[in-house]
Amino acid sequence: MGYFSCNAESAIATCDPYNWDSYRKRRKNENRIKTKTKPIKIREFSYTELVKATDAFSAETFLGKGSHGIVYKASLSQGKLIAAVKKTTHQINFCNSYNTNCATVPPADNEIEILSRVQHPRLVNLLGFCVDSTDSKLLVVEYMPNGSLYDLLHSSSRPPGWTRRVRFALQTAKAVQALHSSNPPVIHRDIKSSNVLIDENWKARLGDFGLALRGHVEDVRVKCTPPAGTLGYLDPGYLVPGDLSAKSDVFSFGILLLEIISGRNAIDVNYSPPSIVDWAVPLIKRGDFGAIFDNRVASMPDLAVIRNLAVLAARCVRSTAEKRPGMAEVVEGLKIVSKRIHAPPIWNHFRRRVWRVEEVDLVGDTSEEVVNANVNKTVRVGSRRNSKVSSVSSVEYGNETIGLVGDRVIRSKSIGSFGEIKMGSDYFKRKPGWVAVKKPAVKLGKSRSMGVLRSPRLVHYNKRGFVFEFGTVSDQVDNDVATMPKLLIGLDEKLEQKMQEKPLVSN
Ligand SMILES: Nc1ncnc2c1ncn2[C@@H]1O[C@H](COP(=O)(O)OP(=O)(O)OP(=O)(O)O)[C@@H](O)[C@H]1O
Repeated sequence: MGYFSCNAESAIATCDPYNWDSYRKRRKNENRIKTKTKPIKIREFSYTELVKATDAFSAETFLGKGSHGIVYKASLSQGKLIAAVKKTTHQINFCNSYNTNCATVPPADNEIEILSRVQHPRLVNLLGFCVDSTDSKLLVVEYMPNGSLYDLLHSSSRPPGWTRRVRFALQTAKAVQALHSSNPPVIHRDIKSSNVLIDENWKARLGDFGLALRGHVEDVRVKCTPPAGTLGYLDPGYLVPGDLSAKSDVFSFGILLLEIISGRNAIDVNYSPPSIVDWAVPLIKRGDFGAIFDNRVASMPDLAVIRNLAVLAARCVRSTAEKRPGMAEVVEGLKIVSKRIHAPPIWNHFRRRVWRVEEVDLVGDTSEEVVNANVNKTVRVGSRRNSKVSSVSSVEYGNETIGLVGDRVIRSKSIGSFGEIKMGSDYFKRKPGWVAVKKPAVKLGKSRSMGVLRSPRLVHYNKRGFVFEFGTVSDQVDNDVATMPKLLIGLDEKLEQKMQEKPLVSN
């Protein structure tokens, strides 16, 4: 990045967050226009074409088996089109639109009916279908070469990092939102990690519409189709057909989000309790977010990311459907998290103030006091250009001034070891249990304003012995920036206290 190799002043100019944002948005829009595909024309394939394309449904082309059928890889149009062919083996009960008697409809017919009307870049779209000699239909859908999210989370030797996980969650949420906002709406009814497939660009796509229902909740078809879904993801309030609403998908999405966060299965007997909701929600209510985060990923995201993801997931799995957020709100919440996780490191801390205010909406249940604390907080720091680290002596938190800047904060000039940063002892007196721990050097860059710094990480051991990292001074070195983590840690400490006083999630 430009700012690593230039001096601090010019670094500010190049990395202006607003320009950075608009630049990114412009690039994104340009790419979107470039990659915007025409609507897919659904084709009817002949059975012989599919037999040839799948080597007569050979073991070599076998992709996987689900509860309703088998999936094969097909090479069509002289190898120009790689697709997945789904052969269904089971029937599903659906209600007929014209009378209230339930009829068995093959999931393929249901998928064709829905996917021929709904197309979206975040869905595994329908390319065509085929009717075999027994009059059953085979589905031809977009091929997803990178497996399923389930495989990535549970069977991969290198589970995805937080940036990728948040991206997958947001992409899936957008897919569900697109379904819910189509007219008439589509309720997927089977959102789960094995139905989230990863495309060639490593983007998540929602697939498997075998159980999906298209129609308004008052429509006969929706109202009388028996409940269905996958155990562990199924909304506990969806017991009779009339209970179905888009909020049932929100529940399943919440389970998926907990699975993404924790890396554990929706139902797992190795945990107590085995249900992911019963296990995670009490921990989230206690503010023990770290206990549910997948510890196979080496570095933890920052506290706000952890908290927002966990609270959002907990809100989605509330037992009362009306209290769950809509998918549009979930998408917005994940966008905030995604922005934060994607921002260039230096801006994470500048943007934090803005985001904190945005987060309030996301958290929803946060008490008014915490909201005020967020809004009222002010930072008094010298200008980046003029002030030296040592000249910044205090920061304000509401009416209160907290934490003196460390006795010695070292500004790096070149690669090397700078010993340890000592934080003002006053600060540490504020809460017993806070300790400074030496961590290995963190390499930031070679420029004047960045460098290699050996710093203490600030960690907090909670009652269960979990080490929660609240910030690291080594994230930034320059004058005013170096004071920020301390301020933020102070805020997080206060927020954590507040959250423990008043649980964020209540059913
Ligand atoms: N479009 C696709 N591209 C590549 N692989 C696919 C595609 N669709 C499905 N698969 C693979 O085939 C397997 C079976 O998929 P399918 O959707 O039939 O079942 P499932 O989602 O695993 O389980 P269930 O039927 O219980 O929902 C999946 O595990 C997936 O890896």
